[in-house]
Amino acid sequence: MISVKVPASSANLGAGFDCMGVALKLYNIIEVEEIEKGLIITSSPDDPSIAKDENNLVFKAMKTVFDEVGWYPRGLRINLINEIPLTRGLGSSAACISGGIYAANLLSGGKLSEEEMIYLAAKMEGHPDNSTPAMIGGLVFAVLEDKKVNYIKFVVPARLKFAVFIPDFQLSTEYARNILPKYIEFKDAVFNIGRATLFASAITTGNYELLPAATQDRLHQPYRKKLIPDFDKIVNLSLEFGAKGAFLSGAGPSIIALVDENYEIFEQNVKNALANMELAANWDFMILEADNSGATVFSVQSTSLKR
Ligand SMILES: Nc1ncnc2c1ncn2[C@@H]1O[C@H](COP(=O)(O)OP(=O)(O)OP(=O)(O)O)[C@@H](O)[C@H]1O
Ligand SMILES: N[C@@H](CCO)C(=O)O
Repeated sequence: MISVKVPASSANLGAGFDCMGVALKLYNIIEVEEIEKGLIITSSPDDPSIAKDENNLVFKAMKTVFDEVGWYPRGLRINLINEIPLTRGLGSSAACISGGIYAANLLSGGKLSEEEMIYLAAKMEGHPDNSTPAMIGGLVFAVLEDKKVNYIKFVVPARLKFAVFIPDFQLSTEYARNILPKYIEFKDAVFNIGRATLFASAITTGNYELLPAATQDRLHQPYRKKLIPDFDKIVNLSLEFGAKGAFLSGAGPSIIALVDENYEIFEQNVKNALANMELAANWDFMILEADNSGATVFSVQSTSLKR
């Protein structure tokens, strides 16, 4: 049995639509084992959207590796332990894809390089900003090309915290992508290019005072916030209590706020505000650090199957 731990991820980070994302210390565990025959899939907590047959996303990701390397298990047991909430903009699907590819590569003899695994995952997900940090950790600047992903990984210091607001409703990435306009005004494109560039520079040089300006966006949030009734309330209270920017986590509906070292005061203020504004019942709130490792194997038990 091979056990792989894979982190959640938050993509876009404001202006960096489809090209920036960070891994977070919230994990799924994927356990895989070759068996005599068949496909056995279990998951906890279970969810009606998690398929238990060849439509399962982790299995589909694993099969892309088996097809790539030309090796197939006789049978496969997959057990999923899910901490990452589904359909909340925290990279649940990307964790399945990157974790499944990572686990399948281990099971099939490690023939794929990290670069090949990063590309396979981004191609399957359709954009690299969740799957790449899920695979390698850190805060990643990434572009999906024809045959590879061009990326830079930045190791995030522990002083930068990520306040995560998770609502009690789902918003699928597919739907949240379909509502975006096909065309935008030139000035809005220029607006985002500037903020994304400023974000990359501010985060890598530690100039966090620039982050509130650098996390503004005109490409996706103006359209998606209409689907999240409390979006402005959450963003405004975060900024009021000193967050260095607050924005949609990926395609939403979760919201992320960047917090510097005074996070305990921030955390207490936010908890009080959520209660006073009667939002606490509908919004889970936690403060996470960035994960800088990505998908990792944390146990390998020899299989009973003799080849
Ligand atoms: N932990 C999981 N185990 C198995 N399948 C999953 C899991 N998470 C997601 N999936 C599959 O991926 C599909 C899309 O999942 P989900 O809606 O969570 O992803 P998303 O909307 O693309 O991204 P995010 O999770 O970041 O919101 C689900 O319908 C489900 O089939
Ligand atoms: N860049 C993607 C991230 C999805 O998590 C989007 O915003 O649709």
